[in-house]
Amino acid sequence: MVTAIIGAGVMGEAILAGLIRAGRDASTILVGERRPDRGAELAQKYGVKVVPNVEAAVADTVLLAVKPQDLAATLIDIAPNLRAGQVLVSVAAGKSTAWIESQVPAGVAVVRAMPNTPALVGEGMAGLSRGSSVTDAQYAEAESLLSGSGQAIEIPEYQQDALTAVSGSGPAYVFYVVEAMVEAGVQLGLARDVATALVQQTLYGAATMLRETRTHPSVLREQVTSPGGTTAAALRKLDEHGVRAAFSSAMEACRDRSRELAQGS
Ligand SMILES: NC(=O)C1=CN([C@@H]2O[C@H](COP(=O)(O)OP(=O)(O)OC[C@H]3O[C@@H](n4cnc5c(N)ncnc54)[C@H](OP(=O)(O)O)[C@@H]3O)[C@@H](O)[C@H]2O)C=CC1
Ligand SMILES: O=C(O)[C@@H]1CCC=N1
Repeated sequence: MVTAIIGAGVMGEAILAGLIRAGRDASTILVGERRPDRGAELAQKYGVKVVPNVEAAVADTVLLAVKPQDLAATLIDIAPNLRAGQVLVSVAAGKSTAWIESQVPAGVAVVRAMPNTPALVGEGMAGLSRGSSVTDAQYAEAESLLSGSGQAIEIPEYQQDALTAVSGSGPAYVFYVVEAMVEAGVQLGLARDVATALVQQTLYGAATMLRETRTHPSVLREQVTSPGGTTAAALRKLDEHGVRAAFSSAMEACRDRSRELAQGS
């Protein structure tokens, strides 16, 4: 089975790295990338073959990791080489399986996926949705592209925009919070490298507690919050600044942008 990845930017590389980490033979992976320097970099780093998109399109499974705005042109480019029964996985935000199916030959099995960048370190989270003609075996093939780099779940396609707002874009919110905490630590007088190390390990420890204790986050938060203590003083300020409301509004904007991308650019 040959897999092609078309568009080897941040997400394309994350999925490629996951496949290699999961034990896929590099000789079974083709990369279609329009920037020759980037293609050469990945060929050297992972031992994969870099080919034009039209050649990549004949692989058994084709993963499209170009920007949503580049998807229409890419599909026009590869459609003549696609055939019924092939599996076509798109990770483009917003783009529906129905629209992709309308751009490719009938019978191509289209799967829409929304991964995230922690796939690069084997800790990704991806949501997948089947198009109109995807068998269980074809779905399993699509899932195997993402499960090598973390977890993958199947969700109804109408929930893809919400999933994008939670896990697709989610890592960016976490990194934003990390930046804010490091800056605040520096303002409080800590050296930047010390503040960074403190925040990184605190984040890692808190994420590990969430995963391993399976306890509700509000309970874990209360365990930190001594009555009349330091944490209570900090959390009161977060509430005063409307941080919860800001997350709600930010994630609604993310969902809405995903819906907009479905329509065009
Ligand atoms: N980054 C993320 O966290 C996530 C991204 N996604 C989705 O993944 C997709 C890619 O995003 P991301 O990796 O961030 O974007 P990047 O811009 O990093 O990667 C896209 C890559 O595709 C290349 N490309 C564009 N058109 C073609 C083409 N016709 N043939 C070959 N290569 C092409 C681009 O080249 P060039 O630089 O010349 O444009 C670029 O290298 C998007 O659709 C996005 O919605 C999904 C989940 C998470
Ligand atoms: O920002 C974006 O549009 C992409 C999709 C999800 C994460 N990054």
